[in-house]
Amino acid sequence: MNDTPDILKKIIARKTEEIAMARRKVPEEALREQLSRASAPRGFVAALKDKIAAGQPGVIAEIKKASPSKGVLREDFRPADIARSYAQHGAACLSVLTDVDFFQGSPEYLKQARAACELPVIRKDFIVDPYQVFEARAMDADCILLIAACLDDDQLASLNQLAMDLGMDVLIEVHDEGELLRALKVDNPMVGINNRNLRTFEVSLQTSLDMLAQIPDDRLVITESGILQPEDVDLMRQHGVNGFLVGEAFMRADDPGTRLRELFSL
Ligand SMILES: O=P(O)(O)OC[C@@H](O)[C@@H](O)c1c[nH]c2ccccc12
Repeated sequence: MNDTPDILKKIIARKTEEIAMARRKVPEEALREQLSRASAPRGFVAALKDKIAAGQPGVIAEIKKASPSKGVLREDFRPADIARSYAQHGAACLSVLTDVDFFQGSPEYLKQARAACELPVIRKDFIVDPYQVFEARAMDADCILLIAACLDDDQLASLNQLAMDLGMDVLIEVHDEGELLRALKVDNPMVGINNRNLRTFEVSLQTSLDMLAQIPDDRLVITESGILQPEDVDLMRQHGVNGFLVGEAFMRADDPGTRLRELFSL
């Protein structure tokens, strides 16, 4: 935590302000009351496992307008259409960026994408506070992302538990060995290895391969970021990695779902 990368520091500082503002508008008690009106969670881990059990890759297809490292990825940005295209072409799950300031995302995009199809959806954001976990469920998210680099052990365990108590799945994201060992202490079936270094934005698929030996067989491994061509998919599958989180390759394509089918040879 002491050497939190700069962009993460900046994003988390902004999150702290956003959460304070949100709390003033909708106190946590009121937010919790909204949860009874949320739609029942769709099984995120279950959807991935079903695909993989059928011999297919489990693809989490991302809906992301822009990123701090690449700028705007897609001008013609219609989340419901993108969601339908992903669902038609074999995605297991969706990932929707809800961060406004750094990724040009929105909670509205998550709701629109989820309402347009039957797939489970992860809220992709920088979660550091229980308030955001309640928010995620209130916007109908089925899963949340927890980034190990943003959280200490106690936060990781308690936010993970809260999400599970609310019926959601959790993707714990790591980028190095220290974070992986911390993630493995948490009672959670899924771990994501981010191939992108959030400090330098450098991407290396070797990051995933290097950590595999230390992950017990009962964890579902998701390789995240920088999967751009069929060779990248083949490399991961040769090493037994069948879970993928892909954004940029799809966002730059005319039809994101068609690109998904091509990339994964479905
Ligand atoms: O667009 P890419 O390189 O396919 O990567 C997708 C996803 O892994 C990336 O968006 C991501 C991984 N972890 C994150 C944490 C926050 C925001 C974004 C991310």
